[in-house]
Amino acid sequence: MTRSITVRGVTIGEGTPKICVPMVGRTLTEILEEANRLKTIDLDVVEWRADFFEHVDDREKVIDALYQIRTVLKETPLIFTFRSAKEGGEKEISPEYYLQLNKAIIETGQADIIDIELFSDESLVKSLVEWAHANNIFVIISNHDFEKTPSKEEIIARLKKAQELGGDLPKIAVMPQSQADVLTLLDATNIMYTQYANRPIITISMGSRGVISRLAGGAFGSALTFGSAGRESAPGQIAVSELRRVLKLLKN
Ligand SMILES: O=C1C[C@@](O)(C(=O)O)C[C@@H](O)[C@@H]1O
Repeated sequence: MTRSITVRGVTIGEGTPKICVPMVGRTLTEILEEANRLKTIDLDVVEWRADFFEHVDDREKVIDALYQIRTVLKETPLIFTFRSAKEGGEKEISPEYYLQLNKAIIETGQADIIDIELFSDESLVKSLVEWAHANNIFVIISNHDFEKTPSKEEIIARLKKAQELGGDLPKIAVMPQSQADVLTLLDATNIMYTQYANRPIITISMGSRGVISRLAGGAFGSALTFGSAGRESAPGQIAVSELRRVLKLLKN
């Protein structure tokens, strides 16, 4: 049973959790500046949050930007994410365009991983997973709740569903309303990791209450943590340099 995936030499799911930094620029100039800055930072993976891009509605402009990002980032593993407004993103697009855009991104081969939302239409998720795998691209199947933390059973059920649908990296990010909610997320992570997962998983408890999950989630089975290098893409993200220091101390 392999629990790890290797992307451009970075093995996710083995050793210390990997650090991912999102790019959230609105204009191409801002995005390329960010990409250049990220090259100087001690990170493992970059996520392009394309929903922040002002021209995300124009597929050709997105593809053009992606090629330029890849040129700057060279061999750094890159996740392409269009996060919908209903899951905490910047914009809403039609399911047709979501499918088209992700398919086109897969075909470029410039992103290593795409993030697909679990609560999209199931046939859409399946067809994107199939398409990505046919093109040797990994898939994160993600779910976000910016309001609350679902029950432990529900968190596990969503992660299992993401795994069943063929996601290489099942992921969930939820908002705690109490410290007990943070424990719920960590407990669900540990149960999923030890009992059901046959691949790396990513779990996050957001906001200031959940920061401990970004630092110590690896001890419970989360393989990747999101840090910021300037502007956050979600509440609770902390600076990469501090994140790295703590991950080294925790050795999880
Ligand atoms: O899903 C996630 C996780 C995240 O929401 C976080 O809480 O760090 C940040 C997003 O950019 C990313 O797509």
